[in-house]
Amino acid sequence: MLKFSANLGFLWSDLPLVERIHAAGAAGFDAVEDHFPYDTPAAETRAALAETGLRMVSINTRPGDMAAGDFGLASLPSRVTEAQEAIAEAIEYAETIGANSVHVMAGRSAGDPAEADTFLNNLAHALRLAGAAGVDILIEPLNPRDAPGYLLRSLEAAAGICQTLDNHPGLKVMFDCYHLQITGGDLLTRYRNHAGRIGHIQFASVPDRTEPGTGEVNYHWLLPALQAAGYEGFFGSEYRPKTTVEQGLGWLQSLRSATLAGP
Ligand SMILES: O=C(O)C(=O)[C@@H](O)CO
Ligand SMILES: [Mg+2]
Repeated sequence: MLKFSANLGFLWSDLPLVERIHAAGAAGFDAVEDHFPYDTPAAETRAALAETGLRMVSINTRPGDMAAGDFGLASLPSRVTEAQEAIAEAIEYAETIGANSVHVMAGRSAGDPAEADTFLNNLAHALRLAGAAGVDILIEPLNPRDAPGYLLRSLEAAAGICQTLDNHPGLKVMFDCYHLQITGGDLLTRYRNHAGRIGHIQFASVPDRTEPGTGEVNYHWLLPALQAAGYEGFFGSEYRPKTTVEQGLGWLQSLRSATLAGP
């Protein structure tokens, strides 16, 4: 059986976080994940998770000022203090709610050659804090159509960062099938090439980023194949519903029991 996490950054995004967690529980999800939970006190999030029995798989560091174009801070040489505050805040929040991991958002490149080292230094700093808190650090390559200018654009670059940081066991890559299909595809083989580094898998239809079941990726085949290749975690449903979440949730039961042998 496949296990699914509801991405509360996109699902029920009109509701407060506590209500989103309860909605995910009522809809039959196995876990949740969120982008930016910080408007909700961690104690309230923890209580909602306990009430529903759901686990929070991951949260992101604050992205900075998105209205001004920020999408993460960790590679920006002029904003190291702000980036490290965001990292400390995310790790403390994750520890309080028992989340598995924190996605440290790299940010958009302005072409400054110091960005790569800034990202590495901030990740090393995050790994020191996260180790003490029992939380993993995730990095996520994003496609340039959705996230123009984002520093981390490829799975292979993310794997290179892991190598540079001595394959630290607390540093993992977010394998978002949506972004990785747009930037090269060949999803199963690329998963296998980097299997030991993958901390979490997300998915959505491509190219629309809506419910699975349409589009160019056959998740009824791919998700069981990823599981057969060794992935044991939750599959994060990070898509924008076509109408309401509930109307589009037919995929949950059918994908949960998908097997490599087909229906
Ligand atoms: O956009 C995505 O994909 C995400 O997973 C967010 O966490 C932003 O990086
Ligand atoms: Mg993603």
